[in-house]
Amino acid sequence: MALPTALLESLHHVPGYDENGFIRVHESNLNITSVRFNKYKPIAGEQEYLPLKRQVPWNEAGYYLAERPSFTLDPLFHAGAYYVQEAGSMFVAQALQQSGMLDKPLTVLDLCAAPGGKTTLIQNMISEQSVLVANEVIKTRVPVLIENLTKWGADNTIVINNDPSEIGKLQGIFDIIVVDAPCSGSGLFRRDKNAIKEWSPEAVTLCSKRQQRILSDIWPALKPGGLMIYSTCSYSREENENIAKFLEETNHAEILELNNIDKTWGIVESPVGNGTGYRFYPDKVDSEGFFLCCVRKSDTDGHIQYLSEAADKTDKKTEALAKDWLNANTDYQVYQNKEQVFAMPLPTFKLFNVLKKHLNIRKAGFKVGDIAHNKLVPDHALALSEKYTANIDGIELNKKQALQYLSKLNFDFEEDIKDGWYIVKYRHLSLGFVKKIGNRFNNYYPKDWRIRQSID
Ligand SMILES: C[S@@+](CC[C@H](N)C(=O)[O-])C[C@H]1O[C@@H](n2cnc3c(N)ncnc32)[C@H](O)[C@@H]1O
Repeated sequence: MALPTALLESLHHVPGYDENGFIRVHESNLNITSVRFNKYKPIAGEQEYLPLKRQVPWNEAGYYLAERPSFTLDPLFHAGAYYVQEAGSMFVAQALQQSGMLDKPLTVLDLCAAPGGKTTLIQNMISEQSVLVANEVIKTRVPVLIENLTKWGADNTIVINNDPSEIGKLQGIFDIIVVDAPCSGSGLFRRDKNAIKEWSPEAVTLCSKRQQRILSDIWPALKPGGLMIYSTCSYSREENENIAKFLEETNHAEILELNNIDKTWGIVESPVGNGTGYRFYPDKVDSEGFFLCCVRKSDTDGHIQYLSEAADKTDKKTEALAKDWLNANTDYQVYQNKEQVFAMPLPTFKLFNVLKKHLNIRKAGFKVGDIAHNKLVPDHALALSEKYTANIDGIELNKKQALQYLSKLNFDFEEDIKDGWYIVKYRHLSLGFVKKIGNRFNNYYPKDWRIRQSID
């Protein structure tokens, strides 16, 4: 399908745009696949596990693959060992690394988070004492965000479902806000021909206005001196450099420049104000289209301190039940909501107590389980929170058994073991719970997440 003429014409004076190269690369239908590994779930023998081709130069956890395997039929994909992500999106890592803020405990907001690509990246980069709030305004997109964060084992995250204007009422609360804005999507044209059909100059104008509104709404929530990382998968100036200019003009934001961006990487530097925007064109770099820029909020804007609010007390009996399941060498706080029991690191718990008075919380930390008849029935999220599961017995499965488990089928297991709960694993990474009763295993894999395609 031909690229829209109106788009090509609009890009003529945009830095780095080369019409012939741009058209040629879109005609090539080249399929580039890249993944980013989860540092908390290292794969034994990672190098030979996936067909790795080379490292993504701007993110050491990212790799290009020589071919696209069936991720659905890889148990470690379901275990949260890696996330399939465009290489350009992984550039967020450079912005975070160069912020000079990562060694401090931070409060970070990922404002437009679903399905969770940037959230999982940020979670791997901030310290364990930091808290990451992942927001998705569209209700139907929240479950996939929760699913991906649960698999990632992200215990220091809080998922919310709010309009940016509601979050913006919490003034000066976040050290870093990432806005991966909804956009006209031209950066996806090579991969997704439908995106071409949906594109129009009017859509660009509409998106640009929406981006300005989102940023104006959320700006008050950024701390003085805080960092905003803004990105889109559009090539249009109206959604990129013009938006950075808008922030500079309306909020006196300082547009930043990143250091040591190697010229051989092929990323185009586009001057904006006193800073730089970073453009990814698929004819210059192995990625789909992407734009990113960083802005800093002036340090003199008033500062509002959020005091930690009184937390609800968790029942002592519930705490004791949870303790039986959770690794004693980990610091955590237990939270109870009716029969449901959650755990999370202390800083996450403190922020949760502030946010729950103002926002629509969909997940905080991870669910340990449900209380039923004075016992705790463990939740799938506990199995995937590897850091906490040292006290729970594990069973190592082979690939066939692992895929049967993930499809919610019965699987054959020859060894004689005592009755009770087990975490089933593949290559030492957790897949979920089973309960052995007599000569059968009850499979507790979540029904909605099961593999639906044939595994033979
Ligand atoms: C580019 S996608 C985000 C992709 C995600 N950051 C990732 O890396 O996986 C943009 C997101 O913004 C959300 N969105 C749409 N309208 C919005 C609005 N008015 N305010 C905030 N977010 C919005 C969309 O639902 C979508 O999930």
